[in-house]
Amino acid sequence: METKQTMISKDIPRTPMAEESWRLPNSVQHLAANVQEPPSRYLLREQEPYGGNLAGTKIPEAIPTIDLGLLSASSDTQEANKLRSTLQSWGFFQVSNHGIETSLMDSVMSASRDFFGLPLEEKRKYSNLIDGEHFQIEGYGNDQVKTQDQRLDWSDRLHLRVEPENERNLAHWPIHPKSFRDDLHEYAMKSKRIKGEILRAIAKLLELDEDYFVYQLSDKAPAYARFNYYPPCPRPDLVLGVKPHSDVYALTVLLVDKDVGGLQVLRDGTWYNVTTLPNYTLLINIGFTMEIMANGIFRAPVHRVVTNAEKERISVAMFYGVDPEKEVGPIPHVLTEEQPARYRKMKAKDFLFTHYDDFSRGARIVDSKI
Ligand SMILES: O=C(O)CCC(=O)C(=O)O
Ligand SMILES: [Fe+2]
Repeated sequence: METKQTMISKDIPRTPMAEESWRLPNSVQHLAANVQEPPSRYLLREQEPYGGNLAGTKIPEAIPTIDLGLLSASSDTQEANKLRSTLQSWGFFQVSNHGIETSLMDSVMSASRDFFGLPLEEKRKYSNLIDGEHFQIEGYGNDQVKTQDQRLDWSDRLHLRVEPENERNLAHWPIHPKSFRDDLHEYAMKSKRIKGEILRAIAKLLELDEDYFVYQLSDKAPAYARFNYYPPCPRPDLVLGVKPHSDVYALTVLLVDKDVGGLQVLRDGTWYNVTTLPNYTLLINIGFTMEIMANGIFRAPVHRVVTNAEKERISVAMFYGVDPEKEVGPIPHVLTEEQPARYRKMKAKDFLFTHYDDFSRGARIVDSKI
């Protein structure tokens, strides 16, 4: 049997000029159009943590839907209880009555589709590699490739900072299709309102001041939009679109494709398929930053995306974080003698750095604490 090393080395050009070319990932979309078999760098390895059951298990119940109008009405405890129980079980919930019109979700999705449909040279104008080699967080491309044996995800993405608004770097914002910037701006404004409502509801569940998290996530707090593009993959049984992870920021608002599934959530060691619905759906989940602040009372769900042999898939995630200079740690108010701090404090930016490093290695998925 071939070893991991020999399998990998077949794909790597050996000329001295190209010695470091493994650092430069492909556009998976364009790779997909040109290969019959995914290169070995994309294949799941044996013994990979949380690597099994790519087909997933049918989810035994619908992901709960929370009515945002009811949730923010102070007299309603039913939606708040639903929120508490879903944050302690699936970790994902859908929202209804959220104020984003179907037509806007439609426009954001089709602007994303149009962007990924542009020729590669056009998309590379927004590349996340400066001078074609130095990785930066914003732009079009893939994850940073840190090591030669890093397993790569079968997806491309466009990652844009949307907040604080005055720190947007429009050079990364596509000018084609023409509606892209306006659609994203409008969507970001409305998504921000959803974020506010959910943060208030979570604060109330933790018996904090209603605006506690809104305050933590204001001013210099970053928000990123991440457009994920998953091309059809000839080996959905061996390749993941996004490896298992929990989101790192405090809160995620995820707009998912209505036709193509792929998102799976891990619960008690089983991967469940999140079912697609006939309409666009907004899914919400918390990330590590919130898990830490809540001292683990609410957990950031571990999820991954599987690929599809026939269809492309798109999702748009909005990630809401805290000011990178702020310390993130369990909120003193939620600590008790029985529930002492389970996480230590760390500057948000140091935590992010550690997290991305672990993510690229496919490590730190569930159990370790910062
Ligand atoms: O594509 C999806 O459904 C999920 C994407 C995701 O998990 C992410 O961007 O963090
Ligand atoms: Fe995610």
